[in-house]
Amino acid sequence: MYINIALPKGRLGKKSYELLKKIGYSCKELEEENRKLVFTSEENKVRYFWVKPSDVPVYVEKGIADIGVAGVDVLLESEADVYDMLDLGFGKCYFAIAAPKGWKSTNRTLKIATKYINYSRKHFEKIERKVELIKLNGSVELAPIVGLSDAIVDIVETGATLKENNLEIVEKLEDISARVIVNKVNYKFKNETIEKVLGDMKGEL
Ligand SMILES: Nc1ncnc2c1ncn2[C@@H]1O[C@H](COP(=O)(O)OP(=O)(O)OP(=O)(O)O)[C@@H](O)[C@H]1O
Ligand SMILES: O=P(O)(O)OC[C@H]1O[C@H](OP(=O)(O)OP(=O)(O)O)[C@H](O)[C@@H]1O
Repeated sequence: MYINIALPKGRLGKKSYELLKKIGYSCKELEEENRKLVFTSEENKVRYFWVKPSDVPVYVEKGIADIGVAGVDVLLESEADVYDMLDLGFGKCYFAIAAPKGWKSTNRTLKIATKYINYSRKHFEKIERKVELIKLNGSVELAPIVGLSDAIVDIVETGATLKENNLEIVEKLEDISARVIVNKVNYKFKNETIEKVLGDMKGEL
């Protein structure tokens, strides 16, 4: 029986694959530089999907992938109905509200630019703060600099991007790291195989 694994392109993909390779799920064709998106190893009974990080929860929730790797930011934003089974301990960063240095909050409706609309909406509803959310897809720090927004909700790792753009953290929010997520139905039907992968990954952390 094959195990289907959705790996995120970008920061987390390579590290995730190296871990899986260590526990016996190597896949030669995935290691070659190419534009392919599906990689199969007959020998190790594994199929990898090379996925945009924000799409990993979709492939796992719909059961196309048994297992996936996604950051907590992506899980919180996607609200995917999956099992969050293992913290991989890398990809560490955190959500924060940030604004231009010296910015002072006011009672008027704040304009908040972010990639993470669902996450941000839930946060401000929780603290009963009225905001206007502006969806961006990247380089979010630009928004308050050019007057598109008052502040942002974005990921912070080292703080370098904020610092270089004269922004500062107003409030630190959830911690983020890479997580192994599992399809709820497939977890039942492929329990032994999935549990072995999770156990072996955990053993390597
Ligand atoms: N400095 C960082 N910036 C963004 N993501 C980070 C950072 N550090 C760790 N991560 C983690 O890496 C994951 C993937 O980030 P990456 O930059 O590779 O893709 P992305 O551009 O955010 O994905 P997408 O193209 O789907 O928007 C993030 O979801 C987050 O969990
Ligand atoms: O605290 P730092 O170490 O500066 O890292 C945080 C920055 O890294 C990410 O940007 P990325 O380079 O992924 O580009 P993006 O803004 O298009 O997502 C994130 O969106 C922040 O901008």
